[in-house]
Amino acid sequence: MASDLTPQTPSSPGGDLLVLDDIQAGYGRAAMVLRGLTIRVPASTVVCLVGPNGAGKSTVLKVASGLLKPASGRIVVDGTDVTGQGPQEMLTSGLAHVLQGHSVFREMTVAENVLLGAYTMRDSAQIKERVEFVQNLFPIVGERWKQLAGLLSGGQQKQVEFARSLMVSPKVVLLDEPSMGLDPKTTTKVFEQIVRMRDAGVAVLLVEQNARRALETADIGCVLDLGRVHITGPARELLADPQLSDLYLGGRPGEKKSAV
Ligand SMILES: Nc1ncnc2c1ncn2[C@@H]1O[C@H](COP(=O)(O)OP(=O)(O)OP(=O)(O)O)[C@@H](O)[C@H]1O
Repeated sequence: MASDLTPQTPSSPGGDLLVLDDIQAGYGRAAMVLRGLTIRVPASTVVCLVGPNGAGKSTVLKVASGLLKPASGRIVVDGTDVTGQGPQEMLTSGLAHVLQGHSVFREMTVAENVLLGAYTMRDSAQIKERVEFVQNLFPIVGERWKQLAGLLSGGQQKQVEFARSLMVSPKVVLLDEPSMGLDPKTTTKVFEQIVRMRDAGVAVLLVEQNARRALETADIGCVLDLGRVHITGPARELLADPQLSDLYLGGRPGEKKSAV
């Protein structure tokens, strides 16, 4: 299968902003969800995790952001071992997690929502500089700055969430199902914003139900199965691989399934 794709191997040369190395993690006494998982997120890259429901994609993000401590394995951010850190420390280390679903506070203004992302920052000049950065990256955030966030469309609210996550100048943003609940046109726009984030120098680790769409946007794809990275490679190559397409992406576009 996918002979032109490289199997995941631990430890690689520098340039990776996030490395999850040989992670075992699970919930309570239940069997481990992640069983020796290794993922690398290089700088200026969108890495997308795909895989069946329950494969552990969201669990990977929870481990990376410190919401779930791994039973074993290492988490390395830009060369520094941060294994065992909690969510607050992980944020300080450069990992920002945009959770699944909508986390905008509808009764607060766009400004208040975005500035929540700066609650650990004390330097007002730095906050001002970050506000300018996110308003530049997501113009709608600046245009609707003083309005209630609940008045924005779903895609605009997602940009507010992205902007909030970028206030602390993260090295890697962890995005869990950013297209959830959005129509296809809005989803396209949200994926365009993800590319803008990458082009602005933020690496992205993305989990998406809409695997084909996400791989069209991502630079690198990782297929999770049975708690490990089953295969990884350039996202375009994963998309073009017929077997992977049939197994994980619902078949190839425009192709009829043959009778079995
Ligand atoms: N808080 C939790 N407590 C106990 N088990 C959990 C918890 N969260 C997830 N799990 C279990 O961990 C496994 C992996 O879940 P996870 O949400 O990471 O998968 P996923 O690949 O993101 O799934 P989906 O594509 O359906 O969102 C599942 O079996 C799930 O039931």
